[in-house]
Amino acid sequence: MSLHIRGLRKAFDGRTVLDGVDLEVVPGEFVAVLGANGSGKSTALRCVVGLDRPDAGEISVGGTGRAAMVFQRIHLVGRRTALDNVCAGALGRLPLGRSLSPLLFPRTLREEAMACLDRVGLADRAAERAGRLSGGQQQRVAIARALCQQATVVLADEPVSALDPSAAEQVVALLKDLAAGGLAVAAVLHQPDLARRHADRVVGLAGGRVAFDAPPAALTDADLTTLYAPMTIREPAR
Ligand SMILES: Nc1ncnc2c1ncn2[C@@H]1O[C@H](COP(=O)(O)OP(=O)(O)OP(=O)(O)O)[C@@H](O)[C@H]1O
Repeated sequence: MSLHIRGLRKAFDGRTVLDGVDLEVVPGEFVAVLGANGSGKSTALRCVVGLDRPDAGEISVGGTGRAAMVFQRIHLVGRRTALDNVCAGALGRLPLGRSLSPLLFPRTLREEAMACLDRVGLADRAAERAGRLSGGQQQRVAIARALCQQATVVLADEPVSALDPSAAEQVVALLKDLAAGGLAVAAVLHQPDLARRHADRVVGLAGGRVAFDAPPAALTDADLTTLYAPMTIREPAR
C-alpha cells in the first residue's frame, strides 16, 4: 500500500514548519528523507501516524494499510523478552483481557511475532531480554514490533543515529530489504552516504518544503550543500 502526502502544512505557534509537502512512497520502495535539523522531517512523519495534527493537506495510506513508526530512541521494555516486545506491536488488535500480560498473549500472536523477528534476522534471540541486546539488535526488534502492527508502510525517524557504523549499515540494509519485500518504507537519515548506497529515492526537505526528490545517483554534493545550508528562520505572519 502506498503512502500519499499532498500539500501537508503544519505550523507551531504561528511558525511554519511544513509548507506544502508532497511525498509518495510506493510498495517496494525505500525512500531516504534528508534535511537539516529543523527542516520538518520528523513533523512530516509524525503527521502520518497521528502524533502531530496537520493544519492542512491530505495523507493516505492506501487501502486498508497501516503505517507504523520506529524512532531513534528505541523504547523497548528492557526486562521483557525480544518476543514479548514484538508482541506489543499487536496489543491494539487484542481483546483487552488478552493484552494485560504477556502470559495471556494468544499462541497465534506469538507465532506472528516470531515470524516478524525472523524477518529482521533475530529469531534466535527471541527469548533474550531486550535490554541485553546490542543497540542495533534492539532497533531491529523495534522494527519487528512495527511489522507486528501489520504495517504496510514503515516510517523510521533517525533509526540509526544512535548506532555504530556497522549496526547502522545493517539496520538501513534491513529497511531496504523490507521494502524490496513489498512494504513502502521511508527513513529519516542524517547520513547521506547511507542514503546514497541503499535508498531507491532521496527526498530532501529544506525549510518545510521538498527541495530534492530524485534517485540517489542524482544527489550531488552541491545538492547536499543546499539541503544543509543554514536555515532561514521565517517569522510568524503579523
Ligand atoms: N511540538 C512542537 N512544538 C513546537 N515546535 C515544534 C514542535 N515539534 C517540532 N517543532 C519545531 O518544528 C521545527 C521542525 O522540527 P522537526 O523535528 O520536524 O525537524 P527535523 O527536520 O526532524 O529536525 P531534526 O533533524 O533536528 O530532528 C523545529 O523548529 C522544531 O523546534
